Amino acid sequence: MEKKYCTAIVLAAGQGRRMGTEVHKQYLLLGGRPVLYYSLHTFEASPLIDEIILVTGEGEEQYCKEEIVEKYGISKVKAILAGGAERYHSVWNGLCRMQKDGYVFVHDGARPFVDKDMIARAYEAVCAGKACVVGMPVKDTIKIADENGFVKETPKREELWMVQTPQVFDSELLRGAYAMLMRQAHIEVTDDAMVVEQMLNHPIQFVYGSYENIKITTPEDLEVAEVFAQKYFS
Ligand SMILES: Nc1ccn([C@@H]2O[C@H](COP(=O)(O)OP(=O)(O)OP(=O)(O)O)[C@@H](O)[C@H]2O)c(=O)n1
Ligand SMILES: C[C@](O)(CO)[C@H](O)COP(=O)(O)O
Repeated sequence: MEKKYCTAIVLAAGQGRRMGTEVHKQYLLLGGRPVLYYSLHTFEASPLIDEIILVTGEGEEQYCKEEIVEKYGISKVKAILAGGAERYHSVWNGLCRMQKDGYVFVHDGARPFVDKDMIARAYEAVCAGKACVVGMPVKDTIKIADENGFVKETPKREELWMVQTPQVFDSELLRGAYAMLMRQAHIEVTDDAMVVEQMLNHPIQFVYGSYENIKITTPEDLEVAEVFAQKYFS
């Protein structure tokens, strides 16, 4: 089967409010390199990825170009552009900048430990069904709370997954779903799969990610990530 053109949209336009550092979390250093460096490096090294679009905060484009993309030789980055107020705005900006259709890997720049094997698993799944998300089965028991902070329900753990990125789609399918979303007045989505679920009801396959593919969200995540980063260079 002929290989499809693959674009990675790497998102780095967030404000990192839950991290609360002056420097946005995607630029904090891990093992001496910016958090954002790691996923860019992995997409660069993957033979499946043809092009990277980097979506940053407004005014951060030059910093990313000089201090990350050029400094570390990430040559597949073909565009660096500003994102928007919410994650879905940033994804939409990236989708509108794509040069060529094929498959699109949407990835959080705040998830440094995506690896080449999960990229390959996701590629295989998207070839088969046009839509997949990387994730892992939950390890804890998850409960649903009511509005008063009491336990309402305990869903079956075997059915629960923590959803990660990359989330990978046929690019025309994802752009179509996002175009529908952007026409709506009230939007509440936290990942790309939700857009495809809600707008198109298209089936989305789970693909195993890894328990190391964490999103750096709050300060203790950085401490854990520091340990993983040491392995990365060993
Ligand atoms: N308007 C936004 C919001 C988020 N992101 C990116 O989406 C990913 C996941 O978002 P999250 O962890 O929520 O990052 P922040 O929005 O930065 O964090 P917070 O919600 O704590 O402010 C991150 O790589 C972030 O940079 C983005 O590109 N544009
Ligand atoms: C896309 C995501 O990383 C999947 O877990 C997550 O939904 C991003 O959500 P956030 O609200 O931006 O942290």
